[in-house]
Amino acid sequence: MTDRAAVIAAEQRAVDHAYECRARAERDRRAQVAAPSTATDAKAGTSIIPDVPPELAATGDLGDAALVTGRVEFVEDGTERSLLIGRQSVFGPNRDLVVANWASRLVRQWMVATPADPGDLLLRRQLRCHGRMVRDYFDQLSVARKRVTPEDGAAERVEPVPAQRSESPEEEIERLRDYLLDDLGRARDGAMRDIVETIQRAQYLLVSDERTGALVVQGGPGTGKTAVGLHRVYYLVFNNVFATGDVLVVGPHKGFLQHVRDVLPRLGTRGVALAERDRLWGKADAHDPLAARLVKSSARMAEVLRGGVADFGGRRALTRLLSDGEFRLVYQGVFLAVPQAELESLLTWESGPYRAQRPAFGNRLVDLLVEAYRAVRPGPLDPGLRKQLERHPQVQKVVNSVRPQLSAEQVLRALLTDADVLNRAAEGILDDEDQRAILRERRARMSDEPWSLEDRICLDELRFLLTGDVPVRYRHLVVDEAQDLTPMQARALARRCPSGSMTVLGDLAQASGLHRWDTWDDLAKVLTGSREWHLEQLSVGYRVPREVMELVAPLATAVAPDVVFPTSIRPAGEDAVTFVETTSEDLIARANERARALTDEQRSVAVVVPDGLVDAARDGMDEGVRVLRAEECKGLEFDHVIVVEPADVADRRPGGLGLLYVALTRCTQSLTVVHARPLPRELAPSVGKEEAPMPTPMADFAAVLEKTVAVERECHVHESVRYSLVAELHASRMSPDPASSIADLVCDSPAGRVLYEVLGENGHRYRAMREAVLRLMEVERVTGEPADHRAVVLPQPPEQPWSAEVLREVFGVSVIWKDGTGWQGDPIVPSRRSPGTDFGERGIGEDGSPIPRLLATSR
Ligand SMILES: Nc1ncnc2c1ncn2[C@@H]1O[C@H](COP(=O)(O)OP(=O)(O)OP(=O)(O)O)[C@@H](O)[C@H]1O
Repeated sequence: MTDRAAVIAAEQRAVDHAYECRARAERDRRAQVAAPSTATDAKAGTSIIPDVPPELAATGDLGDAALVTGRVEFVEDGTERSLLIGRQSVFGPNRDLVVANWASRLVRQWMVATPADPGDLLLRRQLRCHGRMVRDYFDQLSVARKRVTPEDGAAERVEPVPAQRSESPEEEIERLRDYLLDDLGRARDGAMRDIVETIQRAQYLLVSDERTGALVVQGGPGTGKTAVGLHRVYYLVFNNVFATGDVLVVGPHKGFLQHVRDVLPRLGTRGVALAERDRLWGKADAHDPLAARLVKSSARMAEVLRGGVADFGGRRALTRLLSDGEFRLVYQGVFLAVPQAELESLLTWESGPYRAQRPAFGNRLVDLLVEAYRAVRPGPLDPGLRKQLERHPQVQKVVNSVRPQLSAEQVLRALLTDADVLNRAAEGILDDEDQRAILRERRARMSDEPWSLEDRICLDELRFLLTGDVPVRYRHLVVDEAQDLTPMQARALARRCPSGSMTVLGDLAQASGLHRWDTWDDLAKVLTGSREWHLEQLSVGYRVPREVMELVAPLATAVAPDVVFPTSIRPAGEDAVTFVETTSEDLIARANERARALTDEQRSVAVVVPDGLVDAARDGMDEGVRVLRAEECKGLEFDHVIVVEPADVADRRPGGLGLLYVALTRCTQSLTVVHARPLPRELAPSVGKEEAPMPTPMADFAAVLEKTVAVERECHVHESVRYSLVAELHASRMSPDPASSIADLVCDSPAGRVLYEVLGENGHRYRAMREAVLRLMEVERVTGEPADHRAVVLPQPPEQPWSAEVLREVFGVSVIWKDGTGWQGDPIVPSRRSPGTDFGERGIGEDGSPIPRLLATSR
């Protein structure tokens, strides 16, 4: 027997023992309800520390899943111990722990141990079992052990010897690759599976993160965010942090919920609510145009709604009611009056639900009336006075006028169908165009008013404003694909989870929603009400082949330049990416041909089409081929994916590029792109195509630079900064050249030739500024035209106050930006005149302006 076979045989004996114990425990449980007691017997050679009380050990059906997923060896009281790890806790006849649940806090310490910081761990071994048969094993972590004999003659002790240096994540992946690939290579049948057997340390750390507040997990496609979110639910429930009924998991669409619905029950947790994001607020019975959706889903709408509630009644109602600036009534022959200004001061509404404002106003009005009454009739107060004043018809009338009973539908209907109401509520918040975008015809009856998805979310907000009530509250919320939440949805979710305890999963580069969050900070603040939250990243991609990831990298950068692009663990297969160019008439037929060629019994195939081709694709595809709109493939995965006409997907507004990135990253085996239109420029067109050899490395590099520059010019912020600088230079009588396909801007000035590198969103951060300096050097080299000055142009003032000076001192590069008062930053001062530039007698302004300025009045 080989060494390996001997190890497997030994592991098999331990696994057999575990199954026997589980069967025995099951028989005992049926026979009687075991009384709790403390386990102390160590004879079985396993740890005696129970991870859950034996009577609570799960016995649910394992299906075809293996009970045992690994084994650890560790040191306990100086002695070596061993324990199996698995999907359920199993106890032996002496109530000693035989299999520890992977999600127990006991196991956590071993799962997060590293060679450099092993704690008491000596070995962490993954076992690959098919049911109860051990097929293979892999030592994830093996620590040297040292034997120590104490001087006092006590028994010899074993100690783990920490490694000298920590393994980098890349090294760890390299080591694990083969073992993981076996699992990753299995066919995808549409249902997500748990990852208990192969969960990685970085993932386990997030799963077992028990810090309070929200955990935000950013990770590229296929990095395991969804898997982490669902395993975290199991972990938190298993460790009694929450009960199943406390948790809500929100996913992007129905197909996604179907994809993940088995994971939690298979892990052993039933009863966790799963919900489709857009259905949380009730079913929409209308669809708004894009312009209306953008306004209604923005955070500004919350203010408008509040203004809308306040507009009912309030000061205007008071003025209508009190024609001569005073509230008056006669009570028991006494004339009582309260000036309007005093009543108005009672109308401030700073916090709390509107509903509470009504009695509050009434009470304070009665206070004023009682005071006025006692000024005329001092002496002991009639105990019924307050009550009678409260019920007085005139008091009731004013209360009803300034704080009327309102329903959410009534307020929203008034705002959306009455231009005057909207105008008053939206003053200073929505401009005329925005107001026009959401105004619509009023239906004859309230019950006929159609409510779109965005309206439903507004109604949710209004109900909360009016009553302070929320339909259901959860103690923990898991939100997947969170980058697509609109601000109004985020507010509504925050109301459903007032504790702020959440698992927020997403990828800013996969954003395709109505609203774009530049940073997780912005979204987390809304979701948690600015309470505690933590951002963590996952950077290893488990789904998408490396070749596909290389193809889509420029897309990710175009959508979210700052997020970490994942490293794919899958090697590039030879045929991982195929381009099929055809005519627009033949798109579906060619996609169908390809689907037919790829379909086999094992592997799943999906065809992803832009909205405009859905009907044609559903009609034209063979039966059984899954056709999805790009939006519907979020969060899903298939073995082979065929994306039809990517340029159409990319053209969708808003978020087309993000959506295309999603569509292209769904496959585990191969991606086919079928297109008639030219590919979007962010897709590296060289992949899969013959290309003429480039003459020199510099020419190759020039092409790379051109591509990067083209991507940057898709960014509106970048272009608005660039053109505003062009305009300013023209105003200063320069003739800047913005036409280069490599340099952002070149301008011959009296100070010499200035080369500008413009930055887009988030370009005010030091990291981006520093990269811009490198780009300037590259551009200068590639264009072969030396510059006298180099300047980095930011979209806003530098985030770190020191950064501009550092760039000037260290790299000799000026940093400039525009704020409300004009251009700021380093002045470009004269140096040597650039050759061939003749500015005659005209000099440049030395007024400290960052824009070189010609002093002559005309050129
Ligand atoms: N440690 C792991 N071992 C084995 N498979 C894994 C592991 N982590 C993730 N996977 C697999 O990788 C695939 C992608 O995981 P998941 O859907 O959770 O990623 P994601 O980050 O949510 O992707 P997306 O952003 O594209 O929705 C799944 O099939 C999952 O089972």
